Amino acid sequence: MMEKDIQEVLFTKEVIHDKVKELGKKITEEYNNKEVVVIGVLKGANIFLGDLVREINLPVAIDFMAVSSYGFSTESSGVVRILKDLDLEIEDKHVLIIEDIIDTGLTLKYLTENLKSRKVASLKICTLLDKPLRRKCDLEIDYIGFEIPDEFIVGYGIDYAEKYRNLPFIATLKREVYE
Ligand SMILES: O=P(O)(O)OC[C@H]1O[C@H](OP(=O)(O)OP(=O)(O)O)[C@H](O)[C@@H]1O
Ligand code: HPA
Ligand SMILES: [Mg+2]
Repeated sequence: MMEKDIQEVLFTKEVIHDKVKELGKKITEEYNNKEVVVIGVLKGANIFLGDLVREINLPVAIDFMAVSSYGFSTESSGVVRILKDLDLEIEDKHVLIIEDIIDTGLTLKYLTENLKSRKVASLKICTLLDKPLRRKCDLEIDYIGFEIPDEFIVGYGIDYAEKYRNLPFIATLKREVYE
């Protein structure tokens, strides 16, 4: 069905699972029993966050922000819009942002500045995928699952025009699908 649109599988379900476990262990160790507010960036990070929090053995509160800059395109519009803000107060909290992918970095640049102004105790970033070749701004990322080349990818929460989020693997799309 959707498989016919796939160019190449970059990370299988099993490989993703192992990486999520490894990240969860590292986060658990480094936060050393501190309480953490985990903030998922909707919609893409939803699936990664769901799997990751089950590998984090800390007192965790979960909240979401919805922002969107890609819409129905493969290029960032550069304009980040907040579609949903946090429900929780995060002043004096240890905040960990969870992203599926960091590409130009514009989404997270905007979000980190926005969240820092709320006087958090600490702010860290965890992303499953990092596409450093496309970065348009400076960003310090604390936890990275995989580095990927400059290709448009889908699956495991990540969409093209709202499709493919439910693929259990991460893959590149055939060019004819988006060109
Ligand atoms: O580093 P950047 O170039 O800013 O790109 C990364 C962001 O783009 C995607 O979200 P998108 O805007 O497509 O919204 P979605 O999560 O609802 O798909 C992705 O989930 C990241 O949040
Ligand atoms: O490679 C990508 N695929 C889907 N959405 C994205 N948003 C930023 N980069 C990507
Ligand atoms: Mg998207």
